[in-house]
Amino acid sequence: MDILFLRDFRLEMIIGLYEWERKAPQPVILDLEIGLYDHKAGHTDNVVDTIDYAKVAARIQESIATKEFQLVEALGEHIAEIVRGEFGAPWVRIAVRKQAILRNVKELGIIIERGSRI
Ligand SMILES: Nc1nc2c(c(=O)[nH]1)N=C([C@H](O)[C@@H](O)CO)CN2
Repeated sequence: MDILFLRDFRLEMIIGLYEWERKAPQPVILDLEIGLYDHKAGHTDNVVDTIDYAKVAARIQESIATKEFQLVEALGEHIAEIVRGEFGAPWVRIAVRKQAILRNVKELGIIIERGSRI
């Protein structure tokens, strides 16, 4: 299976459990891996035969503009639903990373996989 990826995709959003986290947007970094059904675009050289990763990035950005989350789990699920439901990816792996939130921890977050590798 071919896999598109977007690495270090930075968003600013309200996310977190604590009152201080809900007062202002904070950076969230995403790493996305998006499985493709086939490798047709490798032969046709045409973006209509694949998933346009620029459109995925724009859609995610747009979708979080009016949303708030408490948990990194919920943000990961939200993004998985967009990538699979709207772009038809059979499989997705998403890492959601928050930075400098806990003392002595550089990054924390979650990695989720949804769907099946084909
Ligand atoms: N499993 C999780 N645990 C915690 C989360 C989370 O999103 N998932 N979030 C927090 C706080 O918001 C954290 O970012 C600051 O400590 C705590 N635990």
